[in-house]
Amino acid sequence: MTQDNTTQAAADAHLLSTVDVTVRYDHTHEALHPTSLGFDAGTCTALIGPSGCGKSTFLRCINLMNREIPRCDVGGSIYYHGHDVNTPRENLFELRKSIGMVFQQPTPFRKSIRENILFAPRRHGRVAGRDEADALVEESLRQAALWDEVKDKLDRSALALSGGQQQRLCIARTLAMRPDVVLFDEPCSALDPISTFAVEETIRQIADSGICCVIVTHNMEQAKRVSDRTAFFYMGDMVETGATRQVFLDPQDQRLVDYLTGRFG
Ligand SMILES: Nc1ncnc2c1ncn2[C@@H]1O[C@H](COP(=O)(O)OP(=O)(O)OP(=O)(O)O)[C@@H](O)[C@H]1O
Repeated sequence: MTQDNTTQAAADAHLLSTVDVTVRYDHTHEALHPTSLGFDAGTCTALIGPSGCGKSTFLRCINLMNREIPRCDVGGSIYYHGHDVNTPRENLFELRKSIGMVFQQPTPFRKSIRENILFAPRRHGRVAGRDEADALVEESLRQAALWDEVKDKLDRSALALSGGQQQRLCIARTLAMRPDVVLFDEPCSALDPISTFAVEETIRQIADSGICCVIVTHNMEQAKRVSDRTAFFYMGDMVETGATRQVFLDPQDQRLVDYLTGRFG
């Protein structure tokens, strides 16, 4: 299978989709060639490919983060709930309430565990009183599979947690905004195998709860474990996409075959 032949009509069929999205850095270097992909609620899509192929560049299009990079141009359309958000009118503050992002390095605030969770919801006026705040803290930490480990130390510093726990706290913090899309940019690359396993389980549960997850990963086994769909990028092209099982068991494009068999990467 090659690039999705996504039209405006098909774009409307997905919670989120990109149609011919391109990215140019420094107004010249096209790091991402026209890319069309659709993403649905309750699924996890893995973006794979060798270093520098454009995975993170593509991921950052979805929540318009590339806009913050000077001299970076994003072309094409990014449909979210049926309307194109790749326009200068789009309100980034509003968009990022519902499209959350988790980064490679855990980035907890220098605050208590509780305050990490409540920071964004308070800023957006979403927590009224103490009971509501307590419920949101518990719900978010449970969703990120961290509640049992931290329930007795919610007022302690988040920085005292292990790296894996910090990453799950960052996931909980994202979930506290009740997003319908969560983007993960190599979320386990700074973690040991046990923490990686915990974060992978968490991502799978988040997708199963109905949220649309998109994950950039270098780890093929991780892509197989967490994702329903996979898209393979190579030198700025989205070369092949499909059900994860199909992509790994029956790759069509020779570049993907070479990547999966370790000929480059
Ligand atoms: N802020 C930037 N300014 C200029 N060029 C950039 C910038 N970010 C990425 N690039 C370039 O765009 C291309 C794609 O990079 P990107 O980080 O998206 O790839 P990637 O597949 O995520 O790589 P990796 O797996 O190593 O993180 C590379 O050539 C990279 O050097």
